[in-house]
Amino acid sequence: MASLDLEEIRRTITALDSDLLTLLAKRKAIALDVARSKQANPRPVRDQEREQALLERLIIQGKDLGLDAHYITEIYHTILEDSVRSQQVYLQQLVNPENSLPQIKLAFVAETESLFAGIKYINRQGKTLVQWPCKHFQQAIQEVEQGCADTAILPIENTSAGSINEVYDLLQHTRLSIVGEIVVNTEYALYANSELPLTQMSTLYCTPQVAQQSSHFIQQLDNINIVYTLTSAQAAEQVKNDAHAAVICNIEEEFCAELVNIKSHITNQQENLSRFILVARKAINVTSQIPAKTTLVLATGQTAGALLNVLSVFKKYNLIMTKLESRPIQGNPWEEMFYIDLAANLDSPAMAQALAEITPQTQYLKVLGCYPSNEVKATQVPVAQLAKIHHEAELATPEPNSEAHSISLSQLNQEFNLIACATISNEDDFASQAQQLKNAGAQAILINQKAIDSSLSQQGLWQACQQRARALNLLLIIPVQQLHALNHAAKYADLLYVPGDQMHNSELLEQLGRQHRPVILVRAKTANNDNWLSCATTIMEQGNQQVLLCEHGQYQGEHTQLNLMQTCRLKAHTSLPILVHADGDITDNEFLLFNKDLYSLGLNGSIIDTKSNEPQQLQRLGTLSKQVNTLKKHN
Ligand SMILES: O=C(O)C(=O)C[C@]1(C(=O)O)C=C[C@@H](O)C=C1
Repeated sequence: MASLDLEEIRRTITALDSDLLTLLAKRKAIALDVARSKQANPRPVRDQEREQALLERLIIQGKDLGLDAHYITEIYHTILEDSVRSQQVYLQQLVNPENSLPQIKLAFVAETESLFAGIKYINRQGKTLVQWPCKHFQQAIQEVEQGCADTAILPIENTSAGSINEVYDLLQHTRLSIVGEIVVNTEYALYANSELPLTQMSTLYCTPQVAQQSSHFIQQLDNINIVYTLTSAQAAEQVKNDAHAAVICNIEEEFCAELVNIKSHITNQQENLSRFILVARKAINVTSQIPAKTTLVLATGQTAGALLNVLSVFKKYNLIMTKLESRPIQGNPWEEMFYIDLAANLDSPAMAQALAEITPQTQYLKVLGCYPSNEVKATQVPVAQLAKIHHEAELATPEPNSEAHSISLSQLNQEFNLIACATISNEDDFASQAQQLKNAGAQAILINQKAIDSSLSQQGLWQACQQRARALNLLLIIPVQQLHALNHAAKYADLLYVPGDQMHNSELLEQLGRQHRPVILVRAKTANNDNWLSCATTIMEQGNQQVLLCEHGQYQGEHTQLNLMQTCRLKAHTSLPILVHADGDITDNEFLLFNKDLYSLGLNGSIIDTKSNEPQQLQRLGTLSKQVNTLKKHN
């Protein structure tokens, strides 16, 4: 038996950790060789096919070593992001040799969020930061314009507070160019000098920016005197001398360590993201090997369709607009200046052509800058591919007497497209529907179970369905309503389906988080995006990262409706796959329109209810399936 001496075990862990670090450093150095090779034979830094293959291989290898797929994926997302960012910095340095100074004097408004974002940005560049605190945004810009500082960092938008208008207005008049961007996730918490029940709190100190991003929490507080301070440090100072006072501030502030945390997670949005831009005197070049953004500011005349004409030029050249903001033109009431971010390099032929075409259509046009995009989107292994890996691992170790395991599932499709819903009460129901649904184009089948025939146990029925589904190369999805049925359902299902009325069942969600099966989590009809995402987090916090969200509509009076805006906002806030399930209330036309809009945003699949086993229903499924596939191909 291995030694149980804690000190000895810890020494082994310490040695292993240091080996891991050595290996990580070696990997990072080799990533720079990759960058050099890509410099010699130019090709994009990012290769997502390579990343997906790498993740799949590691997941398979990890399985043999007893390591969880989610664990491996999380770790490698971090490693790959670092590898991509290091390569980007290296290649950017080559195209901007004049920016080789080892330190950057950074102007920032003396509130902590800008400084924290600035530190992160400069660290990523591998440079040292010299702080240049300023009183306001205009001063930060002036300090750079006059050459006292090299670069200024300015907040431009936040997921709950929206755009920072003052910064947009200043951009109109400055000679500086945007040279970079960074997005940071800021978490705020409530602190006091000692334990303080919320009911005994009388004064709350914080900066106006923090208050704006935590407004939902603050609104719930009764009889509180709110005092705004210029900085969070000043707010914390006040709290030290007042036993009934509290402060809301960024959890990364050093002074938090001396205070008592009263309440965490109090921002309006679960992911409280702020985007900052960096401005400098000289515009930079961006290598074509990395994703770039270009920001324009323009004014069109007040004629019908003027903005639309400009936007249609972007569409013509396939230029993706990531942001559109409008601000009044100073001195010209009710006329607007438009700020547009495009996911494109200023030097690309498409941008050059688009700029040439919009110039005559605008009264004013200025390029504010072209800079590397902050985003390094994590490569996901498609859920169906994970299910395949899982099955193949099962095939390698067959259970005795389990015929299902002798069936190969290697033909499985890589991505979900269409899931059909079969209404069954026995195996024969399933067998006949599964074949027809498969013929109609379904890739997966969701059991909608009526009372089952007494000849079979619940488990027996699921097992039979599993065998039938595998024979047809269909994924099997089993709904889970009750906690006690979960383990059996997980044994036979390829995916588990949590109906909307169970979305808030936290005990069930926690158990699902400990399963190794992908979970389709349906939106409860009364739930908003935040409620829904927090339930998905409950599952993921337990380790299971394979969560798919399924839009099933929301109550609108007595009826259920699909809400396109809500789903679009959700898509912008989560990288989880999103499916849409047509509810009984929703017509096929509504469903198709919804799918059409969402496929362009990257919808991951659709579930269609067949309602019954009638031939005309199956025919309907076939038609819908073809229409959905056509929509998907065209986007
Ligand atoms: O193999 C490459 O092309 C690399 O750039 C290396 C690497 C990695 O770190 O493994 C990093 C980025 C690519 O997207 C794929 C893989």
